[in-house]
Amino acid sequence: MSAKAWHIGVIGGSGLTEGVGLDNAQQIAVDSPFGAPSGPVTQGTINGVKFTFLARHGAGHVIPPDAINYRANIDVMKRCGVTDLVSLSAIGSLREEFAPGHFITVDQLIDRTQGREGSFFGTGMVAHVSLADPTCPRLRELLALSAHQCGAVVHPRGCYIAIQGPQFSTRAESVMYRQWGADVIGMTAMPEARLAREAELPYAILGMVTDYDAWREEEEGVVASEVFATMKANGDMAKAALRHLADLLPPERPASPIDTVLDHAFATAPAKRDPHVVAMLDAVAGRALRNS
Ligand SMILES: CSC[C@H]1O[C@H](OP(=O)(O)O)[C@H](O)[C@@H]1O
Ligand SMILES: Nc1ncnc2[nH]cnc12
Repeated sequence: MSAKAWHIGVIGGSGLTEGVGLDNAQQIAVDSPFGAPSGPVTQGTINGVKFTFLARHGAGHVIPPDAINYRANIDVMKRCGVTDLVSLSAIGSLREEFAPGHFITVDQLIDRTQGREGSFFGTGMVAHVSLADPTCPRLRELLALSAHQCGAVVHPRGCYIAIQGPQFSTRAESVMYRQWGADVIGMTAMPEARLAREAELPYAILGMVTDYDAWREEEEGVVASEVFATMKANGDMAKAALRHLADLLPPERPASPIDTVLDHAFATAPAKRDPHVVAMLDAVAGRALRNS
């Protein structure tokens, strides 16, 4: 496959609903067959690199984690021509060494969410992609380097457990998640990461530690207003890391194995595919469907 230009999608989480400061920014409403995304996207450039931004919880943070239309959000990113997707997320820490104010580029995920639409595929068009490594190492390393060079304390790896929310965890859950091997906790990376993989989008999470969750007995539980205050204090660093990412990208984007994961994923025989389902997959899977 020949190299193409980078187009970085950014899904901004808590405390980052107002964008990341793109040059020549333009707001565009993009429709999706999967329903309404969290809002219009903002497109612009940084250092000549194209960026598309979407506020995960909508303008003014009106959509809770369990009501986000993750499918529409990822579909819209794909429809815009995004090649690589960055999630900016507020996260709780399950480890002493990941202190509030620190950043982490997550590599692994555990899914404890329930009842969220977790796949673009289904009856009439079945597909199975590997999620063994749910985040993209190349994008993760670039993001970690970028945040580090901007002066952030960055942990290059960690396992994120996605809980259903909207309540924060009990102390017993928090202790159990530590025993499971989770390092940080949030409410949104799943099914976002699953869907990004199905859409052949390399995905990486730049998490900003906002609190110590509930496992430390000497501390009060999590207070949302404190999470937002920490985010406010660190939001500029996240934006700086994104801007600097544009400087670190090589001029051409080498192909990633994630660009073509659907080539080996389809289970349904071509003659048995439901044309209505296939039509909805035009952006997410059009490339692979045309070749299969
Ligand atoms: C305001 S704290 C809880 C909220 O923050 C995180 O959101 P995001 O991942 O979009 O930054 C967490 O997942 C919860 O949705
Ligand atoms: N402790 C926590 N649990 C879940 N989501 C979070 N987002 C920020 N802090 C969090």
